[in-house]
Amino acid sequence: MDSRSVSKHIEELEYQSKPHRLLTLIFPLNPPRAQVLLGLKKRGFGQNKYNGFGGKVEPQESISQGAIRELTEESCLRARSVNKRGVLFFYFENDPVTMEVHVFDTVEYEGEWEETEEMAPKWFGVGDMPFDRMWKDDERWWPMFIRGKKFIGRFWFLEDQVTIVREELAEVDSLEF
Ligand SMILES: Nc1[nH]c(=O)nc2c1ncn2[C@H]1C[C@H](O)[C@@H](COP(=O)(O)OP(=O)(O)OP(=O)(O)O)O1
Repeated sequence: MDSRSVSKHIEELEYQSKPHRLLTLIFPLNPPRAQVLLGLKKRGFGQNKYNGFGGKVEPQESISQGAIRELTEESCLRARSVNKRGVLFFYFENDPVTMEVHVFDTVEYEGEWEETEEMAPKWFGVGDMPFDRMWKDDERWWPMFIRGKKFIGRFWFLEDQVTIVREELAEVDSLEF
C-alpha cells in the first residue's frame, strides 16, 4: 500500500488489500467563495463531465503537490496554497481498483485560467452547479463542501459509472490522520 494512502484509517481490511489509485481533485474558489471554476473534461476518464481539476499523484510528490501540479497542467492557474477538504473512495462494479480521491479547494492562486488539452474551464455559482453533467456523487458531498465542512465518503458504482448502489458519507473535524 502506498504510504500516502489514508485507506488504513478509513477502510476495512478486505478493502485495504485492494489496489488503490491515488488521485487529486481541486476546486478553485473566487475570493468570497461564491463561484467555483470547473473544467469540462475533454478526454479520458470522465470525458464530457464537469469536474474540478486533478489526476494521478506521481511517485515523488506529496498529495497536495500533486493537486497543485494538476491544477496548473489542466487550467494554467498556479495555487499558492491549498486546503484539504475531503477524501472519497470510489468502487466500480467489476473493477478491482479503488479510486482514492483527495479533494482540495484553493482561494490563493495566480495567473489567468486557460483552456488546455484536457479541460475547458468555466466559472459556476456554487449554488448553481451543473450536477446533471457531473459525477453522481458530487451532488451528495457538494453541500458539505460549500458549507466549509470536511468530509469522508465512499461510493459504490455499477459498471455504468452512473448508478450508486451504496454510499457512506460523513462530515469530519479533521483529515489529519
Ligand atoms: N466519482 C467521481 N467523482 C468526482 O467528483 N471526481 C472523480 C470521480 N472519479 C474520478 N474523479 C476525478 C479524480 C481525478 O481528478 C479525475 C481522474 O483523473 P484523470 O482521469 O485526470 O486521471 P488520469 O489518469 O487521466 O490522470 P493524469 O493523466 O495524471 O491527468 O477524476
